[in-house]
Amino acid sequence: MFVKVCGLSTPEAVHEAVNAGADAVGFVLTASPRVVSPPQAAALLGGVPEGVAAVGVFRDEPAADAVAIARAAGLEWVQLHGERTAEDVKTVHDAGMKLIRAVTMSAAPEAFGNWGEELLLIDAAVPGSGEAWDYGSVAAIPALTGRRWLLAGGLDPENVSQAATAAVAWGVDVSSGVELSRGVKDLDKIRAFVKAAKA
Ligand SMILES: O=C(O)c1ccccc1NCC(=O)[C@H](O)[C@H](O)COP(=O)(O)O
Repeated sequence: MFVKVCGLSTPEAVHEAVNAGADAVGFVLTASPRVVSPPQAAALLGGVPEGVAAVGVFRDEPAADAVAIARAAGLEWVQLHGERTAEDVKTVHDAGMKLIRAVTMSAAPEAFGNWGEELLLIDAAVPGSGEAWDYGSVAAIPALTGRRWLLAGGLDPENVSQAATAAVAWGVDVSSGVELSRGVKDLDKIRAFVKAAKA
């Protein structure tokens, strides 16, 4: 199971996620209680070994702006929330970067199709809200069969196993469920989440 831990803002949290075995870490570069600046993201990137994807997370910004900001931070991946088009996928790829395209669980059926992104992420209505949803509702979407996609929204160390099974997810993504309070990561929960997901 591919595991991404998102909304990291301290070297300690990055270290914990990487040491626990996370496959990807996310730095929020858009308005959020978890926001980091591009220089902060660049500094945190120093704790991310090769082989672990470091992702810049954006919502609603034009893809070209997201790419420029992520590049300034030294990141190779962007995660784009908000209404997106096939042109956005091209913009990211033309810049030589990789894309996680985020959609909500109630998006139109076309949104679940393969637009050429490296990973699709299916999230709650409000990203980073910690809101759980009916994970099993996406299990039977034909477009997801055989795809690399991440389940997100309201996951935590206790529910991740059941949620991933219900959704038939390829991977999982977490932020709120590994926090002590909004924006403050709990190192024990990060460890427990990755362990539970990988089990
Ligand atoms: O974390 C945020 O505040 C945020 C703001 C704007 C766009 C995306 C954001 N986060 C994305 C994520 O952290 C994850 O992809 C996912 O939404 C995590 O959800 P949750 O575990 O429910 O916090």
